[in-house]
Amino acid sequence: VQPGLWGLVLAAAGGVALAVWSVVWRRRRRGVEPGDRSAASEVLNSPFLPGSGRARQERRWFFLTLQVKSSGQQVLLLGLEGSGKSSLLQCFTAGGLEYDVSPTQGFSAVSVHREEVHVEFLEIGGAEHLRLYWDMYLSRAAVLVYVVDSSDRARLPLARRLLHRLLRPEPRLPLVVLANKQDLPGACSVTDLHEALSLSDLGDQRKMFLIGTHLKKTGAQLDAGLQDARDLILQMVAAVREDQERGHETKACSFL
Ligand SMILES: Nc1nc2c(ncn2[C@@H]2O[C@H](COP(=O)(O)OP(=O)(O)OP(=O)(O)O)[C@@H](O)[C@H]2O)c(=O)[nH]1
Ligand SMILES: [Mg+2]
Repeated sequence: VQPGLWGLVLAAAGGVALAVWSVVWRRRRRGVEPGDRSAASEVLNSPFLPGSGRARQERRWFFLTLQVKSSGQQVLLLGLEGSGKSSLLQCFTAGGLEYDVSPTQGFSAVSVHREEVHVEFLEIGGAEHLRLYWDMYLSRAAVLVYVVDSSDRARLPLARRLLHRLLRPEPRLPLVVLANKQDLPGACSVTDLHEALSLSDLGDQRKMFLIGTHLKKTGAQLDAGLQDARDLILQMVAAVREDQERGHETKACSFL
């Protein structure tokens, strides 16, 4: 796939604290419209997010505004911090790792247009204080991409627990598990990771794929494994969309 076929909008990255803070206060004074994604982005990337009381409520509300007006099909990227979500997003959209990523402080969103499909990749940071927001986006997601650092064996049980808890209320949500960092010494093989994450216990109604990936800093060309992963995700999104359209048609027919 030529990178030229991809349109992308990088909608969130970092944020200069003081500037963001002043924007937050300006918006607080004038009020923020539901669905104002730029506001949510600015706030969530602010390192000034306090963790309790009213401020926490407001933070939750800002997260919620993100849900209201998002268009296209959403692919949710989750996984523990440092597993490689932002790096993968960069590779999927820019075709390679062109710049260093820093830990995601809130969320980061990238829109991809390909042929008729408009897909929005949404990563929520994996740090502990951000994990409580993960499930807020599940019902909106067409596909969940769960990224695991295969070399971080000590935290595989935690990655498994979080994944299982997350998917309990979503028995049909399609899942792609990316066993990332396969290049690192001591990385868990894809087969062992299947076992360690108890993927066979995640329900037989679910479309599920497990793919080994590793990211290289060199070259603008997307690695074949990553290309396969990206194409698979887009195909799954297209399939979900077709199902939804068929569902709408069936509903429309039943009214006739
Ligand atoms: N060796 C190796 N390093 C990787 C790979 N993928 C990502 N990394 C590195 O892992 C580190 C963390 O990557 P991120 O993409 O920031 O991880 P993240 O999941 O987005 O982390 P949070 O935003 O904190 O949730 C970075 O230094 C990446 O360069 C990989 O396949 N192999
Ligand atoms: Mg990140």
